[in-house]
Amino acid sequence: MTTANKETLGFQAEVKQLLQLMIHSLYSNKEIFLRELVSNASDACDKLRFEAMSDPALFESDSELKIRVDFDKDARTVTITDNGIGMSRQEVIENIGTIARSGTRAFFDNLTGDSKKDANLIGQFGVGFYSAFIVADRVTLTTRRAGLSAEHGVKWESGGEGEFTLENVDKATRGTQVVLHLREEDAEFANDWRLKSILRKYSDHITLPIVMVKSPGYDKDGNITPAEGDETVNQASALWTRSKNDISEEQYKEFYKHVAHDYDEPLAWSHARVEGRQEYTELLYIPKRAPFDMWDRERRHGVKLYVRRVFIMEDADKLLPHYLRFVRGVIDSSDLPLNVSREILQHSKDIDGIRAGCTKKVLDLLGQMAENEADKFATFWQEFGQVFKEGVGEDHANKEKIAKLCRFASTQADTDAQVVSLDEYIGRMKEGQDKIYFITADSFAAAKNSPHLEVFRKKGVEVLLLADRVDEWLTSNLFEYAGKQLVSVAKGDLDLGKLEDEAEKEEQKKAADDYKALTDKIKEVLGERVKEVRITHRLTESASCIVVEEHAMSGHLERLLKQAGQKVDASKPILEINPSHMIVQKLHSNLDGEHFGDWSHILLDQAQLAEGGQLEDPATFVKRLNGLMMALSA
Ligand SMILES: Nc1ncnc2c1ncn2[C@@H]1O[C@H](COP(=O)(O)OP(=O)(O)OP(=O)(O)O)[C@@H](O)[C@H]1O
Repeated sequence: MTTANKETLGFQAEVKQLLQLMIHSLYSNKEIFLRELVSNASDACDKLRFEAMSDPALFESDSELKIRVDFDKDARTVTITDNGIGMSRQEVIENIGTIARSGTRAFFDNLTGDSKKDANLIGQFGVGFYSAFIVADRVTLTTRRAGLSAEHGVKWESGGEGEFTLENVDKATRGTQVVLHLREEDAEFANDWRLKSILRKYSDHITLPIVMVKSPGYDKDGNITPAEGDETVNQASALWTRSKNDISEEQYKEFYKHVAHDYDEPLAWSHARVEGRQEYTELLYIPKRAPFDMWDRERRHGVKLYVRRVFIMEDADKLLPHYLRFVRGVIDSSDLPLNVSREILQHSKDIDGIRAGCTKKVLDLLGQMAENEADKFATFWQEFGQVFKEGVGEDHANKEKIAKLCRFASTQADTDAQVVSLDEYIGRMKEGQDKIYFITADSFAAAKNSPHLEVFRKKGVEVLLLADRVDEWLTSNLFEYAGKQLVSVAKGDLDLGKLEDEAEKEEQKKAADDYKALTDKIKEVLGERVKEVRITHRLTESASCIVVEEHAMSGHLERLLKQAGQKVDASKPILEINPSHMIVQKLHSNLDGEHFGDWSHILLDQAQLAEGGQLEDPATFVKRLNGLMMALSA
């Protein structure tokens, strides 16, 4: 064996931290190291099979992909070997020793220092290769990339402390071998029965055979008789191809952990074989928790595509719409060609059909959950509601279905818990109410305390309180639900329809006439700052509020776009003033008062502040306010 190029490299600081955390927080569930390493081996074989489709030479006359697990009680080692894709020296450096994955930052940012909570986080994060160090104080990984010659083998070794060594070695067979030198207290894992039972528990669904030396038997006198040859420990059949009745809950859950790279159990799943124009099997899961990289454009995991049980690719974008990007699982098509590429996927009618079918399955699954398992649905909404809401704008074909599943906060409970469905809202509508009212704002507090709600509160009409960023997108795409119009309480002429009686309408008309001189004068003072000044019927307590025209951009959306650096052609606001408010009455009775101008500006400024906006000229506002206070106290 030639060795050369031996070098010692340091782990990335974050890896060191991760290793420390893992070793100290996962001691109660040490056996998962085997699941993680077998899972990596299986992924490596999948990758090889895929690459070999366009380059069969990669198989090097050994196309029977499998994983081997061996142990040596005396040497206290456990060895996991695969004949998958392997790694080049550069790949070893990139993959093992650094953490390249997105979401890592978020993981470290989320650490609390409380080891219990952090252990939980590690779980969500997925422990991967480094879990080897839970039971081993030294790990030796030898690997060779398929397609490279024997002398391109690489040996990586580390005690998991702070460094690892790398050297070139000869490796006749392609693939990866990981030798775990067990800690003394973890010697129990170098045991036939123990390893097999862990493999059956966690890795039964792995589609490749996991091979171990046959267990010894006993003769009729009870003496141990050594067995010869190997045996396959797992069932090695693609779980999703089995009939539902043959799969236990446990197996479904374990399979989820494998495909989703999650440590937690799934929230729900849908498993079906679809026949008809397209034939495929889907096994799709809703996770319990949002992955760290849900908002990351470069997130790595999604739904896995198989063609007749051969792994093709993991793709987050083509198999399901973007707003369902949290779904994990597999889709196995019977129709697609094996050599399907990303480019083909892009324009494939088959894929379109599969995508539509799977979307429907997921929405049905969520629908059932909403109906029958309220707690689970609440968990789902908490974790994925914001992403899911994108669907209203993204998936027109299913808009109504998606909207039905959406949950919102409302003035009914007046808390920020998003629990009200549109159906529930409609069920509670007041007599004479024919619209669904909502308000969007920058924060829940701004929505809840908005002056625009005053008349609704007075009349006991429920208003949805929308303060997620995505809500503007949602409401600009959902104009109607179940035949009821969705209306912003901060836009247009407020038409309360039958919620107002004739007397009230008369009164408003009269107030508008009575106060015309006042509104005209304020408009004259404010000039270009406003489009119009008028008498309100939204307010009962506040002096003023701002509204925009029916189809104009809301103040909130305008601020969001500005924050995002976009140039916004803002429309001028309409100032509405409340004729029953003292300030307004005072101004009305003294149109030529000395401070009329200041009061007018302040009515506009405070309305802007109340809806969460920022003043263009806050210093002048403060100056005016102080001036008025001085005048009042004089
Ligand atoms: N047996 C193996 N053969 C080839 N490459 C491997 C093997 N084990 C690990 N790797 C490489 O090392 C990378 C890091 O592995 P690790 O288990 O830490 O994370 P992961 O499997 O990518 O993610 P996760 O564990 O969250 O699912 C893998 O993505 C893969 O590229």
